[in-house]
Amino acid sequence: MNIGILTSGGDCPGLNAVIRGVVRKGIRAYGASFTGVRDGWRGLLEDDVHPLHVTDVRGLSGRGGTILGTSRTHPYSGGGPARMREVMERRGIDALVAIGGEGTLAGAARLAGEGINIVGVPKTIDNDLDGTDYTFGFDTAAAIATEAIDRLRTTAESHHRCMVVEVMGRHVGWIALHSGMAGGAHAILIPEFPQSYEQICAWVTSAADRGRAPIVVVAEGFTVAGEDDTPVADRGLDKHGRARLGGIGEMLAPVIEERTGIETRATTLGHLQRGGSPTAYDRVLSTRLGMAAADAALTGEYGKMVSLRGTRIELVELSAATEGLKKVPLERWEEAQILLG
Ligand SMILES: Nc1ncnc2c1ncn2[C@@H]1O[C@H](COP(=O)(O)OP(=O)(O)OP(=O)(O)O)[C@@H](O)[C@H]1O
Ligand SMILES: O=P(O)(O)OC[C@H]1O[C@](O)(CO)[C@@H](O)[C@@H]1O
Ligand SMILES: [Mg+2]
Repeated sequence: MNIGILTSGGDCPGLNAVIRGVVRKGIRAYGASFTGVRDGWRGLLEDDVHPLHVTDVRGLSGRGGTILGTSRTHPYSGGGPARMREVMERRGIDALVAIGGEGTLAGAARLAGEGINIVGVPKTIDNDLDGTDYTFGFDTAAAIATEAIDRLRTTAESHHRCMVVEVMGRHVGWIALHSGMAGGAHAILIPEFPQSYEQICAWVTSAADRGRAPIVVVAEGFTVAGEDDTPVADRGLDKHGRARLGGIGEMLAPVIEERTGIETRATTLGHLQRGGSPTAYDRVLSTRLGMAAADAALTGEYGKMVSLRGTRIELVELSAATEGLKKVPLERWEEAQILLG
């Protein structure tokens, strides 16, 4: 059997480890062969594919990015499923492993409904996909943000300043919550639970009164309670019309400075959170998901997605990942409250 592999949507640390896991398991356990599809659905629609050998995946578990490239090409553009079927037939591809976020998995679910043999692997640093406990890439992003907080703390302490650190996450606060807890932040601001300027400044002042340099971690999708509830996106739209979130940190810093009298600086971590090598945890999770995807693709479990449940890798319906955003629940937010201020 020949399996096509593609990565689609934004990149994420661990994609290469998934690709390696699929290929290694597929070759060793099933004697399968593989086809690399360039740049997500684009490669399939434009017949931009190539054989993927075991030598191509050597040493990949620790490498960031994706050796296959990625894009946000829509699977129903340029000929859609009919064209994909034609390319798969011509290239002898029997089934696909699609690694991507909610958009890619929604596309994969529709394609599976039309009879294309497809298995999904959930990815995102945002950890906002339902149907899986954690996504690979999230641990790496949270670790990078934590290291940044540690570094910002020493310069903040030297200058008796407040530091605002803006992290990614789109409309959820998982990266902010985890890096904020790990880094000992005095305020953690997440989209799920808007806070007022008064509350934010109270946390900052309380930390400063104890002689600490206040650290505020803010998720890019956070909005201030009582103000405009649309997240700041001062860099406009991307070429697919999606709002490019970001700017809330720069917006908050002068307000905190003015209201508390504490000199305040803002840092936006941006794509640093997505680049480079995955953590050991993400390498293991990615490799396990990749191996399970090989099992699913080679035993005909199409229309399914591999998922982490507790410590086990299980199969769920592809639609499970795309039904809703996995937000930070109230109990996780309440649990963190005692640490703030
Ligand atoms: N319901 C859908 N049906 C088919 N294709 C879709 C659907 N939703 C999104 N897509 C397409 O899937 C591709 C990938 O989606 P998107 O750009 O949102 O990335 P993603 O896989 O969700 O990853 P990210 O976490 O970076 O957003 C895009 O071309 C998008 O147009
Ligand atoms: O790479 P782009 O298109 O700037 O997208 C950035 C977005 O993608 C993510 O990194 C992952 O979904 C978000 O956290 C962020 O809002
Ligand atoms: Mg998406």
